Amino acid sequence: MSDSSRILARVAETIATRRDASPDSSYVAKLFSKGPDAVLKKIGEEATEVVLAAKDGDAQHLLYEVADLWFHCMVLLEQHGLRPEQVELELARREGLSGLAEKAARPTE
Ligand SMILES: N=c1c2ncn([C@@H]3O[C@H](COP(=O)(O)OP(=O)(O)OP(=O)(O)O)[C@@H](O)[C@H]3O)c2ncn1[C@@H]1O[C@H](COP(=O)(O)O)[C@@H](O)[C@H]1O
Repeated sequence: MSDSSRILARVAETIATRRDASPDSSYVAKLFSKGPDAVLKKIGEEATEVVLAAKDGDAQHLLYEVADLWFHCMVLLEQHGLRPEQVELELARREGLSGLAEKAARPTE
């Protein structure tokens, strides 16, 4: 089995280095060459595929589609100069804070 430690950080580094590669040799470069909306379109497609995989009940298929979605979200982060570690920090900030309590503490609109 390949080393999965810090995999999000390592894939993000690869995405950053591939960004300006030739679209003929790199999926990441090909996606960036299509412009910013292409990444958003892929995220919409991949999110739909996650929903369909969850409905079909095949756990392996669901894992596969979630990996596709996470990967494309990391391409989006790179597009905006952000890193998966920053998402991890946000999750860490929320750790232990009940979503129900957080919602109740929001200022009323
Ligand atoms: N993790 C991934 C990864 N996950 C999914 N994909 C690609 O995402 C695409 C999604 O598949 P779909 O069937 O939804 O779409 P498609 O029809 O193939 O593609 P579109 O033309 O619709 O965009 C496929 O081409 C997958 O191969 C990925 N491509 C690259 N990576 C990582 O990015 C690195 C750099 O890849 P390259 O830029 O290709 O060198 C790789 O070493 C990997 O670590």
